[in-house]
Amino acid sequence: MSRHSTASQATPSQATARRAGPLSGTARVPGDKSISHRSILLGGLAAGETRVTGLLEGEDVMRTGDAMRAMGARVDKIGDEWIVRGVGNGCLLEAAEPLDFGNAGTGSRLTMGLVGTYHMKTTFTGDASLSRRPMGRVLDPLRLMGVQVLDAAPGDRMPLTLEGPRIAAPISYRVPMASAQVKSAVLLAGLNTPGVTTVIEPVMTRDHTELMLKGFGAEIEVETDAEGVRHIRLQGQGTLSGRTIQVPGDPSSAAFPLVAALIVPGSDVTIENVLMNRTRTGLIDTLLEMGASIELLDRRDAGGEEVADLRVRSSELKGVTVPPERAPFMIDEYPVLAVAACFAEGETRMDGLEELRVKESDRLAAAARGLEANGADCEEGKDTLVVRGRPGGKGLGGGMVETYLDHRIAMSFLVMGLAAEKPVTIDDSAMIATSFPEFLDMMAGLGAEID
Ligand SMILES: O=C(O)C1=C[C@@H](OP(=O)(O)O)[C@@H](O)[C@H](O)C1
Ligand SMILES: C=C(OP(=O)(O)O)C(=O)O
Repeated sequence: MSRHSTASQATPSQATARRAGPLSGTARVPGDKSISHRSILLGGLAAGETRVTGLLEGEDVMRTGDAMRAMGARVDKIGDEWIVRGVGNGCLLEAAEPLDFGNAGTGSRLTMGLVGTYHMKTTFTGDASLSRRPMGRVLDPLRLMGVQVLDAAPGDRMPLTLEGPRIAAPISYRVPMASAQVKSAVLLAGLNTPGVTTVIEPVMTRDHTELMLKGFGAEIEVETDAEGVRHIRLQGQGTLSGRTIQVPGDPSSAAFPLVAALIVPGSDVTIENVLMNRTRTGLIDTLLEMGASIELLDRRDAGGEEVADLRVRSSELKGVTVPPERAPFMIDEYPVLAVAACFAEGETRMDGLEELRVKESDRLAAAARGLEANGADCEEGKDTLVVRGRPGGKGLGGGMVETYLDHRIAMSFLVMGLAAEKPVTIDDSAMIATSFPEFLDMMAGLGAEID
């Protein structure tokens, strides 16, 4: 793992997707991004060796590896395995240089939690997209634990420096927005804090941090009360021990070949080994409601998480209303769902999308602009998106999409171009490497025409 330049600093490379024949074949998507970041972070902290197979080798995760190495962990690829030799809980070293997280919200926010309660200074930087994203959501609970924030850009943005207290104070923190990153940052901060750190989560979000902390031997318990609110309690300063991790395929990456197979007529594609954790399957649930042909084959356990192979055949989709409470279970999949909705009969309404505005781009605006540029009928509200579809893709395409340094906007609109009447061009495909470096090759292997 070596230091590298950010995809956002590379020369923008346009890409165009166009209609060709049906998509067919079997594919594997890279490892889950959320689990990959956490494998490196917890493996780098735990005592002993963590062996990881299936790690996502996207830029975001490589940045997390660089950060953990800068704080004393060893992170090496040997054959197909990543070997992480951790420092032991409580023993991270002060990084000599700023930690550059590139485009990665998850890597930077979780690392702020992990190091915030250490009595040392750590500086966080990122690319233009990451430097626009709000960090106050993580800094606020860290301040309550005694962490000082030095030199933050206006609005609690990066670049910023954290200085931890001599001894951090445990807190009980109710997460004010549905965010697994905020929940995780507080829990990771609790690892180097005496006593019990509690996170109260009114709306459940992806639970990989809780599951993995348990797997590494942390004392953590989760209780769901009568109102459905989750109370997560972590005993600080315990021992974490290295373990073996198999990272399942990322459902947020599988979303792209999946939607492509649904909207390109005659397609029949199988995507193997996709994570089926119920906090991640909102897109599949929604597409099934729209009439999609998706078979979940060979559901099985893979190292503590359920996986399945998805057989997807092109389908006549119908518009649906996606309820706001589903948003945390498919938060990164709305742009590609909006593309699927363009090919469905009738109207698709998506509610509760406020969090889309603070991703790598304002995804609600970016998706709406891209759809409009390609002849789709859509309406953007404060936290809603309505799309009226055109079965068969008639009149769709022909536009240039601005991607705003956002990998998911880039991949979503390339998928649109595979089924639209006219080709779709994106202004920059470089950011795809942050989460799915194999995307263009994998889609070509299924028969897609993207150049
Ligand atoms: O915890 C995680 O691994 C993630 C949480 C989500 O972000 P938020 O916590 O901001 O919703 C998601 O969008 C991101 O891609 C990964
Ligand atoms: C929101 C995303 O990532 P992050 O917050 O880690 O940048 C994403 O991958 O869609």
